[in-house]
Amino acid sequence: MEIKKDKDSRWFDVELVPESYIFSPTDRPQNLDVAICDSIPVIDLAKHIQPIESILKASQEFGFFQVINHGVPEKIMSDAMSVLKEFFHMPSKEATGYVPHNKGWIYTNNDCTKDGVHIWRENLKHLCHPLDKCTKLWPNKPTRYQEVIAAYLLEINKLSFRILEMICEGLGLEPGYLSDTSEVQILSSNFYPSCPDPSLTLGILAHQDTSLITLVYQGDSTGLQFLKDGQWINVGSIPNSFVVNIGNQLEIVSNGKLRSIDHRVVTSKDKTRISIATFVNPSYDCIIEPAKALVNKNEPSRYKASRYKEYVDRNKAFGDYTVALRDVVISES
Ligand SMILES: O=C(O)CCC(=O)C(=O)O
Ligand SMILES: [Fe+2]
Repeated sequence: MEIKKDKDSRWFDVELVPESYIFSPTDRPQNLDVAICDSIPVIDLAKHIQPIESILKASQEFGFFQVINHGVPEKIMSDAMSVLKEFFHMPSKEATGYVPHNKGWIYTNNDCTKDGVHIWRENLKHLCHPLDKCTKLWPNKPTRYQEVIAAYLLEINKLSFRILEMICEGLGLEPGYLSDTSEVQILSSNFYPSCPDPSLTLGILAHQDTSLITLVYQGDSTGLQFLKDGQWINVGSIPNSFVVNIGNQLEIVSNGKLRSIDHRVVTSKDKTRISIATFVNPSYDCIIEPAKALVNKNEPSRYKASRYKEYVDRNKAFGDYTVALRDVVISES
């Protein structure tokens, strides 16, 4: 992996990820009857004898897993959840500091329809890197927002570093190989109101993440589903856990050993959902390609090298993360 960093300008080049997701016939809410079991590997980071093997296996088979006993204090998690709940319940978020051209943060209340399906979600997105420069750009209402979310992100940084190091070791890559490329975090928090007719809506359409990995804290809410063998599988809710999923960039670096999987959010008639997703992304100048150590005569490179910025730009052009991944695929097997 070649890494080109421009220490001074890198952060300011980062733009917010656009709202764009694939929508195919299988995503239609009326196909909800295919979503059946609640099964996702749960990995105990404190007690598990071999967390590295479990993480690798889960990332290969599912592209998704949950971690418990991960070391992030419960209070920091619950404070983050409650400050976001407060944010989403404020009558006018725009009045709290939204400036359209300020790249600090963006709040959207998706009231759009795509292929006849309503998107049923409010979203708050902002940059988190470097943390000390970003914090003051975030919403300042509720007044404790910046302090609480900065504390949360410090913990998420530690946890994502730890998980990436375990993945590195599991893949046989040198320590730090992935953390070198994972310095840019974007926080994307979602509120999905209850919906009078869930058959007409989705919270988020089926998509894959362009990140290396994504860490989601979903409190006690449900609604997140991932695709496995043609079926939508519910991600159950486990108290104080994080849902971790493999993004496109890690699929590429691992030369396809780890999988980036389609996922979506369904809505509920009587339940709301709040989720806090942190995308751990490469910097825009980073060139992402299969790790040399994982490419050989028997296992040739399956993806073309691509600068992360170009990858994201292609995504903008296609309006679709999955197409962007296909664009760099050399071979499917
Ligand atoms: O957990 C959620 O609500 C959806 C998170 C997600 O898939 C995303 O933000 O990309
Ligand atoms: Fe996602």
